[in-house]
Amino acid sequence: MPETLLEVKDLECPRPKGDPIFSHINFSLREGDILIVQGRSGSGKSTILKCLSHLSIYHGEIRYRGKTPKQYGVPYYRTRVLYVPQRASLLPGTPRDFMSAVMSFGSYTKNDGEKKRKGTAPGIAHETIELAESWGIDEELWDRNWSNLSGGEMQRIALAIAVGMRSAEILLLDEPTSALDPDTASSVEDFLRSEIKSSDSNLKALVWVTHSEEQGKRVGTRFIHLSPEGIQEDSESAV
Ligand SMILES: Nc1ncnc2c1ncn2[C@@H]1O[C@H](COP(=O)(O)OP(=O)(O)OP(=O)(O)O)[C@@H](O)[C@H]1O
Repeated sequence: MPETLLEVKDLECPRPKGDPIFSHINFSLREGDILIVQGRSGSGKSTILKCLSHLSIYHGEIRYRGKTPKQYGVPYYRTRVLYVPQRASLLPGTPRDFMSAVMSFGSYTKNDGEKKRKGTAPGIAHETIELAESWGIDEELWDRNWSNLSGGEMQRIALAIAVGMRSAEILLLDEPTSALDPDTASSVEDFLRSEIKSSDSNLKALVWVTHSEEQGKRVGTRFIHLSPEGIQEDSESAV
């Protein structure tokens, strides 16, 4: 039986005024799961990822390997259950600055992943640059400001950083290929699926928001449909 990584009990995300965005969310995430999150625009798909990474206020309980984010310490928890936003355009500086800053944080360096790597430049591993290159990202883009990158370049670099940190067991992916051409999207999908299956990888499960029914069917192992009343788990993709 695959190990349970994340347990979510009675999760509710309040709005400042009015009804909650969603409530009564219960599910477990196990090793090997690629959980596809579907739902109408505005149903709260991005918000649920932010709750799972402890970035949005929520009621209810989230446990990762039996402990709450606060028991781990939220910064450390976020390196293990890592949110990859749809857009990184609001970040200051360059991707290289960002990666160097992240890797200098105590919450990151206490992960084992850091000890295994060899950097080619301060705070950035060659394998991370190579991974991005395999998705068509020239190394010079790591030194360009985030605000001057295209949506697709941002997505690939943000994903390469998330994977390259090698700290996360769970990635929370918010439409990670929405700005990519079909060939590059397929290459990203193949890579992530093989990482989940590989015993050498730290990565054990994905929560993946997508509007694409085809993509959901290609990559998903489980499917949930989100609405204000809660979630419904389906046996297959049903956008
Ligand atoms: N900080 C906030 N304060 C108040 N309401 C918010 C906030 N962030 C999001 N919302 C609202 O919560 C709802 C869910 O937003 P969310 O971005 O999670 O939806 P989504 O399902 O990801 O949408 P889409 O498919 O369009 O990306 C929306 O009605 C949105 O306007």
